Amino acid sequence: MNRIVEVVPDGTALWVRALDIVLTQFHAAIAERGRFTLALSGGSTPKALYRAIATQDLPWEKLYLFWGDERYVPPDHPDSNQGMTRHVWLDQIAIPSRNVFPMPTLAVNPEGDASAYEATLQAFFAVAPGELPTLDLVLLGMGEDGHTASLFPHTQALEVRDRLITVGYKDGQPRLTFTVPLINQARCVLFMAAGAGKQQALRHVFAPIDSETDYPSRLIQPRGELRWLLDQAAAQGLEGA
Ligand SMILES: O=C1O[C@H](COP(=O)(O)O)[C@@H](O)[C@H](O)[C@H]1O
Repeated sequence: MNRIVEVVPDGTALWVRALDIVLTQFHAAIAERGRFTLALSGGSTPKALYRAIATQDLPWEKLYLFWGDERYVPPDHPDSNQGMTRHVWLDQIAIPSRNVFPMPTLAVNPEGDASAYEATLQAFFAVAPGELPTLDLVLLGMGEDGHTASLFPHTQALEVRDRLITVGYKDGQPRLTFTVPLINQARCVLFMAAGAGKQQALRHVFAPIDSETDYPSRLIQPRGELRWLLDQAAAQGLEGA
């Protein structure tokens, strides 16, 4: 695994650099494969990046969007990762609706919806059950507890190796999430983390030896490139950062 860590001064520099990385990957993927497959993170950190991508003049029909995790709420709920993305990015651009693959969260059956989204990925990437699709870029964030996507500390979702999508639980509430093997199959994984609140978890995630069940972001070791983009506040006290 090839880990690249970049530390930038602040939140603005974070989205500026992230935009640069995403655009580089976008153009490289289109040049090599004719399309760009991107999995999105939610939460607060990527919002400014999504706003910035929306201002770009890009061949949107070549972009295929997935979500790495989703809260189990309708898209118009304030907690919805899809809703946030549509509001700041997708509603501003002319992307064909067939290119956008939100996680289904309208039924009352998270397990069934996880299977349905897995089938969506298998069909899109034309992979058989048991095979792993390769996304060009998976964007991830990290919570203050070290979780990433909806892979929370000490939950069963961390152990799932035979599925693409599973149900992760936060405080007893279900969410849909990419599994560790699916994330690790990506050509590139980009973590963005900002703010002093992330310092402690980052020290554990970057330590040579530590617990993956305490700090699930440690499980992310893609076969492709692993990038961490941190602001100064998050990186404070990190060995070598
Ligand atoms: O709950 C979530 O949290 C993480 C981190 O979010 P942030 O607000 O600290 O940026 C996020 O990556 C994940 O997609 C989201 O569902």
